[in-house]
Amino acid sequence: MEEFKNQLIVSCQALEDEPLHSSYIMSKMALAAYQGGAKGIRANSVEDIQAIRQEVSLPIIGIIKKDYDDSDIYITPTIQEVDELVRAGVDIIALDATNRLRPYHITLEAFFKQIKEKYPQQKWMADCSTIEEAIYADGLGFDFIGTTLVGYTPESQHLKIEHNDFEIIRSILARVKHPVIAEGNIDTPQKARRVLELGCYSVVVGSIITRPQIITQRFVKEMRKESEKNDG
Ligand SMILES: CC(=O)N[C@H](C=O)[C@@H](O)[C@H](O)[C@H](O)COP(=O)(O)O
Repeated sequence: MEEFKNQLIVSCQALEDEPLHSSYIMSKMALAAYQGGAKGIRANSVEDIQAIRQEVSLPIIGIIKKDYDDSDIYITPTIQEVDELVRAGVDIIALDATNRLRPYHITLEAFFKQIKEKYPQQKWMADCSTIEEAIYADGLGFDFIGTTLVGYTPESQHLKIEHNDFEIIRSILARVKHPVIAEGNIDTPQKARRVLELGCYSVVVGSIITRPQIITQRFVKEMRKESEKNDG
């Protein structure tokens, strides 16, 4: 996995309710990322992963987002999604590593033991939302610790990744032994560079590269401040 070190990984994802939902479009997003110099792709679903493989030969962090009735966990929640990703052949499988119960009331510890025993060669990334979760996932033996879910769980709702010069990332880096991948709201080149400087292994950037509706929204929001000023 040395290929990832200090490099940009672009997340190419569009869910069913998004305008770019299409494996073909995601494969072209991946090609664009490759042409721009990205050294890895993060992708959701077997269909997208297969389409992306046709376009680029970059390493892939694979996930399957799926909702279950009895759990708030939706990033690679059960063994079924892990089986599918292993069959699809991704370099790293990322999964929710928050302290919430998984579907069928399985704990992270039990789940991780199960998947590691079943697939001892596979590399795993922990999508965490707090420092405590990162430390826990590190102890369980995840290969990469990610900040993917910072701000997206009840425990982390108040946290912003860049707050106080990436305090949460600095705390995680000081406490874990596995490489840390900065992911989630890293939305400028300067932030991506800063987290590398702090010691992150690599950076996953998504929406600000691959979700045009979000990019548009940011322009509109900023410009609205000016029109409101003039109106006021
Ligand atoms: C919270 C969640 O479900 N995050 C997802 C995880 O795979 C993706 O929707 C994000 O785009 C990805 O993590 C990259 O983050 P950002 O788009 O902020 O650069």
